[in-house]
Amino acid sequence: MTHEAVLPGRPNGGFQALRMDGVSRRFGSTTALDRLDLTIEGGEFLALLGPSGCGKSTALNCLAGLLPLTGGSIWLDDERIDGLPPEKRGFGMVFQNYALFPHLTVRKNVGFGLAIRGVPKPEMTQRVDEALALVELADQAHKLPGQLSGGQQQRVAIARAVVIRPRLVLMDEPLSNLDAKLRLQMRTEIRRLHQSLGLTTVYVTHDQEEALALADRIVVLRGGLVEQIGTPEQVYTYPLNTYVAGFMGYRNLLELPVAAHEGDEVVLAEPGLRLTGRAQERFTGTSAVAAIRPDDFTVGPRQSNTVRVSVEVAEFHGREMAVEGITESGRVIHFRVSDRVRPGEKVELGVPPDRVLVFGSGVPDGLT
Ligand SMILES: Nc1ncnc2c1ncn2[C@@H]1O[C@H](COP(=O)(O)OP(=O)(O)OP(=O)(O)O)[C@@H](O)[C@H]1O
Repeated sequence: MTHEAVLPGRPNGGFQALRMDGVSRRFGSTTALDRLDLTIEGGEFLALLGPSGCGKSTALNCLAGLLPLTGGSIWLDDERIDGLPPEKRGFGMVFQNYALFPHLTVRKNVGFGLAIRGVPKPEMTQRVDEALALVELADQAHKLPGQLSGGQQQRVAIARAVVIRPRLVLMDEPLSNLDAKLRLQMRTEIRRLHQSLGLTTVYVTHDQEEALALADRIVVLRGGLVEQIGTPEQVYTYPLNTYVAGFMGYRNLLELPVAAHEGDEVVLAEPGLRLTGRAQERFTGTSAVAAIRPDDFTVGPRQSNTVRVSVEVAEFHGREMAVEGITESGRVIHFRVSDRVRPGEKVELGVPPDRVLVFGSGVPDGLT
């Protein structure tokens, strides 16, 4: 695709901040969003991250005007917008299933938003041409969506969203129907367009890697509530609890007996395993949860930290092996090694104490 901004756009959406103020949405007895407070700065790329059912799409649909709120308000600087219909908000939307009109050509799909806004024909032709060039689909303009590949259809959807020069672009899992290679390619294109057009983007995903790669700030949601908001570095390095840690790739969430605890230093131990880590919160219990990323383990004992495992499964991942091992007490440990290891092999692992995050609370369901 071309890398230049050919659409004039409105840098930073032309606003300072979009604010969700105590936004709630209930469906019967289900609370999908519970008094969500969130500020999106003009020009920012914000990712809403969480598992299925955490309220991400509901939040996006409330912003878009596709779902009325059951509580709270939405503000674009000083203008209250939650009463406005979707077309009056000036937002572009890109959905997971593309939502293209199957009976309209690519050109008509892209021009649709301009036509309903009454943009004169010559200007419309020019803006559609620019948008199609931006996503490198000028030569496909006469085709119907059904004659395009998944990636091409998603590019039409993106062109259709940006052609109206939106104040905000809302994207709901736009890459999940694409194969792995195309997903990476389109991910880069989405970030590039965001930067070059000076867009403000809210992006919904359940994929932590996508959120980390794309966003300026990540909002981790759970059950309609915010668990943590921060830059990718903050959320990745300092998750606030085991739920966020589990989401950020701390695949080892080990609930272990506390052997010693002084200040923020905690020693957790059981047969075959001794871990010194840093308490991330105050706690007094006799057990605690150590959160460790597979890639923070090293082969060979390290300082006071040792984990002895027997290799169960080793997957080849190019430069590294992703390994699942088991301790003598039957605990599963996920780690990565650069050398080839085989099932049944005994391996001694170490991990730096500052990469062992210790939480007092339990391991959330479904995260181990
Ligand atoms: N139209 C609806 N009617 C009833 N309940 C709904 C409706 N839409 C969403 N919900 C419920 O609200 C909660 C949040 O749903 P939402 O679609 O926002 O989650 P999500 O995080 O986007 O999940 P997914 O990734 O699966 O789309 C869920 O419990 C869901 O079952």
